[in-house]
Amino acid sequence: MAFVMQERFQESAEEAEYGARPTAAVQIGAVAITLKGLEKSFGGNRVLRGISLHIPAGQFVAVIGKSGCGKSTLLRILMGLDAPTAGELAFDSGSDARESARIVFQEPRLLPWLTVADNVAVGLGEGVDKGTARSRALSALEEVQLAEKAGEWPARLSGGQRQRVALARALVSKPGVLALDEPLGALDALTRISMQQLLSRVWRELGFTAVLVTHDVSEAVHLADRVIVLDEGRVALDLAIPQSHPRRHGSPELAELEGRLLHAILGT
Ligand SMILES: Nc1ncnc2c1ncn2[C@@H]1O[C@H](COP(=O)(O)OP(=O)(O)OP(=O)(O)O)[C@@H](O)[C@H]1O
Repeated sequence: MAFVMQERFQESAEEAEYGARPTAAVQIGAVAITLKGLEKSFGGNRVLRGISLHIPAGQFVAVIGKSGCGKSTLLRILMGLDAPTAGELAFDSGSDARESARIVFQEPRLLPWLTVADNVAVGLGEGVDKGTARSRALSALEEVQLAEKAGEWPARLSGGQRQRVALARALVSKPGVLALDEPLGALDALTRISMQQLLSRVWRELGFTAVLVTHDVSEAVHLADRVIVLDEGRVALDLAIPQSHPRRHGSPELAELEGRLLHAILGT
């Protein structure tokens, strides 16, 4: 218990600095995404019913909505993990742009037999020489403030640290699009807030296009430029969040936007 507490404190102290960290080495070409009349059915179940959206390069979009409304299905289609039944999906600079998309899931999915640095290097794929892979992995770990754990085994990390490794693995290839499927969903409330700060800083520094699926409306308004509410496979609300970054948790403006989004989801 004492160990866990100490680790938490250490993490909170580090994470309190996230907003103030200098820019890291990686620079990324963000990618715009256009969806036109996107449909997806599983048998007779029409999950997405004509989604049309333009996501400009570098925008941070959050997708929220009731369980089962099609959020993960939309993300899977964006990532090319699933095919739409109808409609169009285009990335602004062609197929290379699509290949530069990466995804972070709720579970970090680290390989237990590889060190932290080697897990991050997995994100580079084949054909990168060992020295380059190592230095790029270290630079991505610096970006998530975990360079000192480079030689550690995943089993010896906290949940928040593992998720930071998963983020570094996604960032190491300099993605133009980063898709995030409930990436903070399994973390405790304090670690979650710290990770939101980290995610916000990394996005501001690296400039990729971010698409975040989350159940947490407060997380959506804290991080995103724009929040899309899905309802029964359609866009029920497309709300701009104009506040500048970094944002303060609990500000009245964000609370008001959060209320509007909750109303759109729950109809109350
Ligand atoms: N591979 C699949 N085969 C059949 N049905 C599927 C498949 N994937 C998703 N579905 C169905 O599509 C609908 C939307 O699922 P999806 O996972 O996209 O929802 P979600 O909004 O992400 O839900 P949650 O918030 O609970 O994660 C659900 O009814 C689900 O059962």
